[in-house]
Amino acid sequence: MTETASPSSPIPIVDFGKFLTGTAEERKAVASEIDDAFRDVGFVYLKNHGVDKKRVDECFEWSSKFFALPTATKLLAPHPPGGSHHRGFSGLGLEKVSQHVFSPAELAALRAVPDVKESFESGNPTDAAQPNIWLPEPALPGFRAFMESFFADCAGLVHRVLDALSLALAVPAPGLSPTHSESLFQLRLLHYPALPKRLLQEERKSRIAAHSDFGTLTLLFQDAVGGLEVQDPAAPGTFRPAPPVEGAVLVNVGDLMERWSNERWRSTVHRVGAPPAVPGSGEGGEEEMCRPRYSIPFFATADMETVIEALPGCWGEDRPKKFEPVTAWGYVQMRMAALYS
Ligand SMILES: O=C(O)CCC(=O)C(=O)O
Ligand SMILES: [Fe+2]
Repeated sequence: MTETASPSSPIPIVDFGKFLTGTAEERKAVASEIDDAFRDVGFVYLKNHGVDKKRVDECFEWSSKFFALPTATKLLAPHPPGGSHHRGFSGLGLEKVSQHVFSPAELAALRAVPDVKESFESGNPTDAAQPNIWLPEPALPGFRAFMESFFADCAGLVHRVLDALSLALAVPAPGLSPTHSESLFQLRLLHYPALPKRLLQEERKSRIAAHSDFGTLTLLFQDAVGGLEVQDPAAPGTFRPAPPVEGAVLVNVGDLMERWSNERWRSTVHRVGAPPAVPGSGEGGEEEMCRPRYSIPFFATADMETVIEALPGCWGEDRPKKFEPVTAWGYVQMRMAALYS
């Protein structure tokens, strides 16, 4: 039987170690488990994924050090206005993710329920289109060097997951990895501060509103707090918990990959709401607070010029191509423009 994170979670847990170091047969089996998970829910937990636990823990430590800095210091690395240069620090309530909503009136209405989060984004140091925006080194010595090296760890994992997907679809060698050769990825540190649970439950505030990711794949490391929920593909509008699984990374399909796979794989809507109750809290008449939450998503997308057109194994006589070809960059730009308005 497939292992899942909890009885109410449909997301399988897969041992990626068997892909990284296993026999040809084991590699094939893992690839097919990921393929199944992406077809069913668009999410999979990978354990033994090869990114050292110590490095992940260290990234969370840097994240909490960064967000603990005074706002004025964090603003020394400000996210530029607009959605085309996605780097640096965004303060509370600045970004509001949207689910295919583009008109200014619709975006304004969405902002009425603010996301209570702050973020710091960095990308590939070699990405000239979106240069990184760092704090001056003395403000947090070592932060930049660590983030640059952790970026490389995560990028490596993305390429191995692409290898597994290539095997699942029988994409001829060298597979999908070269379509992401520039690693135009985005490492995001997220901090959701403590807030009264009531505000989340009454939907006057959100942590991150329901959305799908834009790119090809997302890796997500989360702390022990919980609150992430994934829409049940069999019951739209119903969200199921995607709790943290010790040592595992959550991997999900983004919109671009859904399109590329001719909808074989799902880009599933997810959100972050109130974490599950901690026994013993919220008693004695005091306002129940949600604990602060930290998470580290890593967003992958294909090289700008990669043409996104139904992948091998995803179309045929009984499954016609559903979408026009589009370049990866053209598609992502369109989606990013709706983020900051
Ligand atoms: O914080 C989380 O767990 C989810 C973050 C997320 O979905 C995103 O940043 O796209
Ligand atoms: Fe997301």
